Amino acid sequence: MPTLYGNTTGLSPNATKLLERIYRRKVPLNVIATPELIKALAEASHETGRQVGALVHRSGEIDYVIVGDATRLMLPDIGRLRAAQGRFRALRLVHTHLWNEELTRDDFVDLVRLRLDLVAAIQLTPGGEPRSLQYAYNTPPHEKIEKASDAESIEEHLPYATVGPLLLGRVDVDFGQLIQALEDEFAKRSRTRKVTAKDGRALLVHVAEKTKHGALAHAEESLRELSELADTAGVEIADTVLQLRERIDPRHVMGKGKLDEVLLRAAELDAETLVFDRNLTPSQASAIAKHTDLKVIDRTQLILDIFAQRAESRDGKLQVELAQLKYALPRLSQKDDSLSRLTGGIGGRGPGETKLEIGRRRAKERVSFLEDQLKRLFRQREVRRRRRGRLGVPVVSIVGYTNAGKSTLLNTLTGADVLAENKLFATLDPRSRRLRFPEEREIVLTDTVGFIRDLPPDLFAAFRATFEEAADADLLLHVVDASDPARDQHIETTEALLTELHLVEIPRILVFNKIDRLDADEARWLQQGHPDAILLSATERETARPLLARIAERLKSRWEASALVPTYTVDEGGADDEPVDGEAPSLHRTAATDDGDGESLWNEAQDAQDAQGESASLTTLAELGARPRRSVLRI
Ligand SMILES: Nc1nc2c(ncn2[C@@H]2O[C@H](COP(=O)(O)OP(=O)(O)OP(=O)(O)O)[C@@H](O)[C@H]2O)c(=O)[nH]1
Ligand SMILES: [Mg+2]
Repeated sequence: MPTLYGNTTGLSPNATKLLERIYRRKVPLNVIATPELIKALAEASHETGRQVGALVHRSGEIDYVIVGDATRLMLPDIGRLRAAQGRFRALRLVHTHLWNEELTRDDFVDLVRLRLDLVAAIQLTPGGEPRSLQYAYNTPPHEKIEKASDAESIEEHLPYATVGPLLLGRVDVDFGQLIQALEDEFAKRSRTRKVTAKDGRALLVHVAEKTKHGALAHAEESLRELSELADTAGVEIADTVLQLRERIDPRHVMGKGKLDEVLLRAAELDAETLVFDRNLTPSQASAIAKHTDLKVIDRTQLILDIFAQRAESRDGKLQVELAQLKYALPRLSQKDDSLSRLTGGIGGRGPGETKLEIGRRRAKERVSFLEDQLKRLFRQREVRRRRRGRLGVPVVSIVGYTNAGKSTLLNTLTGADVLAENKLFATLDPRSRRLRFPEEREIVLTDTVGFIRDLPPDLFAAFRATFEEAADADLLLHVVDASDPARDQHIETTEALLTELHLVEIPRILVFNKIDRLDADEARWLQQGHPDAILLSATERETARPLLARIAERLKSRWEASALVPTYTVDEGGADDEPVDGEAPSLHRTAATDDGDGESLWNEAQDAQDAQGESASLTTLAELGARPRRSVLRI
């Protein structure tokens, strides 16, 4: 018995017989459909009052006969394996339209999503006779990609071409030749296409509720940040899509209709990935992947991916793997072949890559192993910090939103060459440098990981660890990119995270950076609004003088307190995860006398720095504690 697919309930025996007989038809490659097949589909449609379709294989066989309702046909799951690059599915859909309708959007979506060879609709007369035929086929993506942020542009270029409706006697296309020419064209395009990202291009999607005040401005700002994140992760951005709707759809986030548009747009631009500017539940991600046959990534995954690419220290790598596993675990339980599309991040990079495929039980074991390891490392660091004592060299930590210019400031102040670049999360394994002030006073200046809004909770745990050092800081420099339109939100986010990290109690100086990008009036306004803040340009050394003076002022009593301890020795045991240069280091310190002179501060600080010579090599804060010092102050 041949199987009938779709809406087969309540079919009369006669209808069933007519439908089953359709399987007997054979269709040669040079036509879309034979008159016999068209007639058989029309008869069955008339008998059932439903749309009837056949998926015809290029071999000539009918692979599936499908029954719909009066207005649409739901195709069976014909296997979601993507056709090979540049090739179609080798199946064409020929189906009836009862009321003379032309091809619908559902038809186009099926064509594109399933990469069918072609979709044809047969318009029937009221008496059930076949009258005309209209068909559509996939066309290769446009070469030129234009960036459009408004959703309106979506329908400008369609990823398919439509012919007809033509009266039945007038259809004279050679199907075999048409499909051959199209496949050649697709193959040619994919060969010449520049391959940049492993996952090809991505569409960035932002969906938000209309009702929220300022939703549009927020959406645009958020998409801008997402584009920067995507860029940092090495994702090639094909386009951005923004939709404001009454309510977030619990299943697909956006409406099905909009999702269909997005899928057509993705086909048009040859994008294979959707990056959502929000965090998706495992079932949302899986429903969207299933509906679109595209790889689906959310904001968390994007950030995780960046972290996976950038973490260098052992601790950092363990943290990222843990966060990746915790993210993947609830998704591993989804019994769905779209799973591979949901885990593994961009191209499945990162330390967790192979481990993400190991299944739930192993993943859980790995999570507890990683947690143990991290706890051990944490205890080691804690011991080390305690040994270092409260009265060592004062520590000043630079904190702030990602890309604010923290590393640039560290470099400028200390002459270090920490990587600073126009990418989010350029710094993941923060570095520390010593900075000398007049009167043999000095500080340890530490860089930190940048903050970002809506940090995924599991990543926050990873973050927390990188801020353990900052927890011991005597002073925080909160660096803000003054030229960023979202500057106020960045300050807010940073302050909220400082609270969560229990760092708000530490005295801090607000530093507005990149003032070279502001005009004089803007700078004056900014200073008026924040009288205690320091405005500077981390790229211009001279502008940092007032900051140095302020640091010296704030640390004065702290230096004096440590100076009361005439000789202070740090004795560090070697930790197994850090290099130890043999002997235990000791740190001598001496009582200082009078106060510094603000004006000469900068030059003296620089001279002292230059005189240190060898200490110019980069060291992490942990290493500073564990290595013999060459920049030791002696009497
Ligand atoms: N115009 C201008 N650009 C700056 C200034 N300071 C930093 N930048 C640029 O801002 C970008 C980010 O600087 P980074 O120092 O990497 O920023 P960060 O805060 O360390 O960033 P993450 O480590 O990613 O959190 C780089 O392209 C810098 O060159 C400045 O004063 N003026
Ligand atoms: Mg940095």
